[in-house]
Amino acid sequence: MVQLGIIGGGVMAEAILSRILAENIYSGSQVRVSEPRSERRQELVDRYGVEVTGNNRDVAEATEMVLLAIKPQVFGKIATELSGVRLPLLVSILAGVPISKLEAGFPDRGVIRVMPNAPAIVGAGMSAIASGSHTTPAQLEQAKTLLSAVGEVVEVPETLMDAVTGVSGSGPAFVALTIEALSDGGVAAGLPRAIATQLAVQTVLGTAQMIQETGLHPGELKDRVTSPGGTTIAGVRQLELGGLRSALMEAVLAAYERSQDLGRG
Ligand SMILES: NC(=O)C1=CN([C@@H]2O[C@H](COP(=O)(O)OP(=O)(O)OC[C@H]3O[C@@H](n4cnc5c(N)ncnc54)[C@H](OP(=O)(O)O)[C@@H]3O)[C@@H](O)[C@H]2O)C=CC1
Ligand SMILES: O=C(O)[C@@H]1CCC=N1
Repeated sequence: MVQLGIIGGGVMAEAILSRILAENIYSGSQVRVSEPRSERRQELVDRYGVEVTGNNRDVAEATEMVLLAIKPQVFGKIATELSGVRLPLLVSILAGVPISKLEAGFPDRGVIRVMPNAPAIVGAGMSAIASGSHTTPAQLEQAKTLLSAVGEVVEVPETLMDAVTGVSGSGPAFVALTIEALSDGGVAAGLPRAIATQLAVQTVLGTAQMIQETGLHPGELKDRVTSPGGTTIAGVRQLELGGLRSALMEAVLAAYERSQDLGRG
């Protein structure tokens, strides 16, 4: 019997799907994915043994939950296509689209808005979750269990969801650019690319782990690394000249504002 339905078999749907199967939250035969492209449907069958369909209404037969993983821009089309369908529980990962719009599309249904992120694919994701007005505590727990399979989960008021999108939703791209730039710097200084990337990746991973495990303030960690008159403070000076911190803050704010725009669209 199909328990989980997924509408849209793209990048983020696959990230979540791969983990929930790996964690045995559902088996392939309990999941049905709707996806317009037949080659993509076949890929999902070959990789995960899930059921697939080209008809979004087939997914509504799922008994526990339907995960909405299409682009925010096609939400209106999907809501029209599914009008009158009684979904068990709608969990939306759409950037920007507010609960009010989801509930208008699926009246009287349990609705949960989530902002996951790309590292979900390796079980190191960060998801923020907000409940709709008809969601039961059991449905919220059900969604949290699913998302716990892909990483950490935090519950936030819906008003903070666009800000969450700016930090953790879009953040993996900002961090990936940072890693690429660190590696480029290493190559500029004479390192082979593979070694430069290995150093950059492990440095970002180790620094994040250190802050997470020790609870150290990031500024305090920076102070510990900067020896007086040493190498690090010379680099920090360049970062301040280049406006790194301001650039990152503006990137988060731009993503936050874009998320707000998508919700209005
Ligand atoms: N990527 C990320 O890191 C994150 C994404 N999100 C959110 O996840 C959602 C999906 O993003 P992402 O996975 O990146 O995008 P993708 O484009 O990879 O996935 C969207 C999928 O929806 C399919 N699709 C298009 N039209 C329809 C339709 N009418 N019915 C059913 N399926 C359809 C697309 O099919 P086709 O094969 O034709 O393109 C595609 O497979 C977005 O709303 C985004 O805001 C949230 C957090 C992080
Ligand atoms: O770029 C986007 O719109 C989506 C939402 C968060 C990450 N990717």
